Amino acid sequence: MQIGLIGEGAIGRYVMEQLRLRGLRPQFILTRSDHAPDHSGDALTYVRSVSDLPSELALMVDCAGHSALAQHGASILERGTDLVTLSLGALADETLAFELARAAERGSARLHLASGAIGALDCLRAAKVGGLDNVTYTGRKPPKGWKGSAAENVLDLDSLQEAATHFQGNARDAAVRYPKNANVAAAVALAGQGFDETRVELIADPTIASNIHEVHASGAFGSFHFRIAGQTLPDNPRSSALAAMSAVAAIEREIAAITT
Ligand SMILES: NC(=O)C1=CN([C@@H]2O[C@H](COP(=O)(O)OP(=O)(O)OC[C@H]3O[C@@H](n4cnc5c(N)ncnc54)[C@H](O)[C@@H]3O)[C@@H](O)[C@H]2O)C=CC1
Ligand SMILES: O=C([O-])CC(=O)C(=O)O
Repeated sequence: MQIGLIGEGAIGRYVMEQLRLRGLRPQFILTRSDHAPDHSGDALTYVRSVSDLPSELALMVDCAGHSALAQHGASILERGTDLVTLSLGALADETLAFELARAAERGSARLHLASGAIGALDCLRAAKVGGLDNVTYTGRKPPKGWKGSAAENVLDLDSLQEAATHFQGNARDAAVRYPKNANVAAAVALAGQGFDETRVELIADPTIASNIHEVHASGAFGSFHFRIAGQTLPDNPRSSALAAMSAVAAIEREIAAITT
């Protein structure tokens, strides 16, 4: 299968390596126009616009963030190429979500939302059928995991001695204000009660060493609590390794004859 990636940051590099180990090396990387490839001698082709992608490309994988999905998503789908994305928070923008859905319809392609750094989304999706009463998501990261985010407007991350909440609100506001940190909030919202009903709390905690994500949900099905303590990627303390793993799992799912 012809696979292309968008972005070669911490997640993109992890995905590339895992695909190489599986004999599924991506053939193309869509980079920012100001970005010089740093794999000199590498056989990959670097392309700078969707129109440069070969027509036989079957799957693109967005590992680059909200702006990349907004910039390239609709044209990829409209040309008939399926797209896996980790930039779920971008869908909090209703206009973008509508444009992506319309492009997918026009191109007979699909936008697949990778599960990212969280689990239990299957449970939420099923529970939604019977009706959900309450869904809350709490995201807790060490202070360095919030560097470069809106948390810095509220907290002095370098001198934090105890856990401190820097956001409380709904998943839509969280996703818009924290594009690199609240894609999990968006994943929970999209699987369950939606962006406006899902309650979110984001916490910087100097006493932890992993990214801890928790979901509490209740409804006609009963109730559940899910908690994960995710290791971060070595070259980005914001991003959980599981998020990168979930992109590879989504690609494997695209290829498999039988999917779980
Ligand atoms: N769904 C989830 O659970 C998670 C989602 N993410 C999302 O994944 C994104 C990437 O994460 P990392 O790899 O850790 O970040 P990173 O900062 O290490 O890498 C991002 C890469 O994307 C490139 N890029 C940015 N905009 C681009 C564009 N328009 N076109 C092409 N390339 C572009 C950058 O140059 C950089 O190389 C995050 O910004 C976040 O939105 C991250 C963690 C979890
Ligand atoms: O990787 C994580 O732990 C979560 C994250 O950054 C996001 O939700 O965008």
